Amino acid sequence: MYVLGRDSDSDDGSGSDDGSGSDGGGGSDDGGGQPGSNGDGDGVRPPTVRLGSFLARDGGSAGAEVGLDADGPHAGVVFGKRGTGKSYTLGVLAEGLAAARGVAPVVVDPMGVFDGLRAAGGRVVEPRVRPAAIPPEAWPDLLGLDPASGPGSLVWRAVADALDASDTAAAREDSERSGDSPSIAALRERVTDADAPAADRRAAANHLRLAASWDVFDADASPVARLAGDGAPTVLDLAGTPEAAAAAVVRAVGRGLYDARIDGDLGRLPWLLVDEAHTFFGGVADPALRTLLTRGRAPGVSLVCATQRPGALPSVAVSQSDLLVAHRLTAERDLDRLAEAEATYLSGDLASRLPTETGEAMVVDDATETAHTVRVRERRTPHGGGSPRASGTAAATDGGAKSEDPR
Ligand SMILES: Nc1ncnc2c1ncn2[C@@H]1O[C@H](COP(=O)(O)OP(=O)(O)OP(=O)(O)O)[C@@H](O)[C@H]1O
Repeated sequence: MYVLGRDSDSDDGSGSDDGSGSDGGGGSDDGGGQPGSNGDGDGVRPPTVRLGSFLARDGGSAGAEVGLDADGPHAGVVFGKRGTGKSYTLGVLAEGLAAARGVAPVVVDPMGVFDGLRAAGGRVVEPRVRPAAIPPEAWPDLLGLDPASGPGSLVWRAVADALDASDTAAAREDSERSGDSPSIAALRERVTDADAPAADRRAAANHLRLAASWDVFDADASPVARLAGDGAPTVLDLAGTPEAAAAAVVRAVGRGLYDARIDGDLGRLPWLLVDEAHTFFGGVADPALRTLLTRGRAPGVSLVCATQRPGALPSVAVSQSDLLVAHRLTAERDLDRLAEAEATYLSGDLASRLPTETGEAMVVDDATETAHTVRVRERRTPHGGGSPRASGTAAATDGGAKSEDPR
């Protein structure tokens, strides 16, 4: 097996381009059953996620198997137009990571398409995070308030004061309460009792009431590290969750996984897989995602961002990624973002090199500084995505009246 993201002097790398005529001989399957995860010469193979197979240059035949290194942390992007297989590919990664030792996939699922991962031992949760996970200065933006406005600054101050108070309480009791978080109700009380104009207090309280209605904040929520504690895939079901609330969850989870690794509270290497990632950059989740992109690998946190709008991602998402998976793209702005990677490894007209079939992708591997065309393997667990087709409905298959034009 050819292993993306792993230096060619590691055990599995065949080093071939496009896989034609190469089999590499690694043969590992998603890392399942491979003991250990260090690959440092103790005789065990490092965990590998099977991604698919090379698409040979003749366009039809399948080449050697291709995997992704799961022994070390990575940053990756998965690009593609709607319906080209991005979520499916993310699911393939999650399945593989679920079977690999020493890692834990956490999937951000804004469209509710990953619940099939239950069949891989996964759990689907409606995430709850502590209000304290969002720093005071981010609250006005989270609530749609101008930080310079009366209500915006009031909320900012209320959160800062509440965090100070809980820090003081924790210090006084010298207990394990440093994770204490104010509840949204407590924050509302603070703004209601504040020494501020009545209109500002009312507006701030109303916005906090709205945040409470999102049902994502809970002062007693479990520490984020628990999501990745046992290695089973965790799917954060954000379908139907308002964008701001989903962003708060992504910020809290992204930062929480990072901090847990820094603090030594998480033994496994977490992988945060973010679908529809363009919706999380530029807002409340942005700083946490950028931290993972630029500094996540040092403590061992991986981030993979999938999007149909690469042009809406910041350049740093591409420049910091060591793995780029590109399904079909056509919009110029999106191809431009891809061209930032092209400068290093690819030559010629990028658009013409992108595969056209669903499930096929061009993969740019930073570790070996090569680009390959790959057919992503089929999922073992059900995939919930795909555009609904009228022809696939019961009404179309039961010989119903609409099979012919009645006129
Ligand atoms: N590697 C693959 N092997 C087999 N079928 C695939 C593969 N990739 C995608 N498909 C099929 O294509 C459909 C669309 O894929 P997917 O839902 O991943 O698209 P998407 O790019 O995420 O689209 P959207 O942007 O609408 O979410 C899937 O439901 C599946 O049937």
